[in-house]
Amino acid sequence: MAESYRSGFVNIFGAPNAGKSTLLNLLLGERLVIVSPKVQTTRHRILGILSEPGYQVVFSDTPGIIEPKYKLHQKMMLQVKSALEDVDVAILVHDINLPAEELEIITNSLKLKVPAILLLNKTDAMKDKGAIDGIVKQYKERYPGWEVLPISARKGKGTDKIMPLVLKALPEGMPFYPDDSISDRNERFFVAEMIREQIYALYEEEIPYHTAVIIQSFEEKPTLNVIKAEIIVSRETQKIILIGKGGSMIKQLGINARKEIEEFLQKKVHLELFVKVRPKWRDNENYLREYGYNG
Ligand SMILES: Nc1nc2c(ncn2[C@@H]2O[C@H](COP(=O)(O)OP(=O)(O)OP(=O)(O)O)[C@@H](O)[C@H]2O)c(=O)[nH]1
Repeated sequence: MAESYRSGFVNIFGAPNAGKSTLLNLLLGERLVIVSPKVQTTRHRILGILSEPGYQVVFSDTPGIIEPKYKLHQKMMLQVKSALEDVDVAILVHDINLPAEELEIITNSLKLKVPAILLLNKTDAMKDKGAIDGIVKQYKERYPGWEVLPISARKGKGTDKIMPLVLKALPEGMPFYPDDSISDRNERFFVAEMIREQIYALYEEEIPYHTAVIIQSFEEKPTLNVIKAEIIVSRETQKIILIGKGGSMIKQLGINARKEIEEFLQKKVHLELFVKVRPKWRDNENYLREYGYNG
């Protein structure tokens, strides 16, 4: 007899830098979520959908769990909370090299009521691999009823055990989305994320943190796409840094971002970047809404 179809929502939680985006990319097999060595890159609640014969899993990657300092941060926390309300399974990602107390801060604030899978990530970075089993046992005692798996999202180690656990916890049901949709966000969104990812790669800490990207126009022509994007910063000095001497930095940014976008869209791209100064955009409700940070 054929197994019944399963579908549901899975949210991935964890401290900034725990490896949530890396994991999601691995599970989806598509490079959809921004990955950066710097913290707090994932501001958006991104849905990725895994459709396989027999099941559909809708994943969301939530923003890093942090103290709300600016309005932007408050919105991120709201997204974390709302993500919990419609979830079937929670995946918690924790760096196995960090103390258990750091995970506790998160689990205390989440108050999970759904099945949880705890992934102890970055086993590849451990000095003493022999300690893994003992650590897993400790976490199992700390969180009775939870599944605990040691993994390396970066190396794809232990990760094949994740989906069977997820599926076990998913309810029976019909697919939520058509089979071919990889995400409910449109291409513009991913293009903006790719530009932002390249800003992270190219500039020092402070700059990416103060930056938002919006796509002004996205024109599809037969042989290429013409994309115009605005990079929003809060101060004139940031604009100067972004542009660089004689425009050298923004030129490099444009080249790097274009390469990524062309690979994603599988099409030639003409990319134009404009830098705009909008003082205090991070504290302004209207701007936040305009840039897609919906509370
Ligand atoms: N050594 C090692 N590094 C990893 C592993 N998984 C992720 N990383 C690295 O950890 C850093 C953070 O990874 P992300 O996937 O961006 O983490 P995140 O949890 O999504 O971070 P935020 O977006 O800030 O919430 C990146 O430099 C990754 O390459 C792993 O299994 N082993």
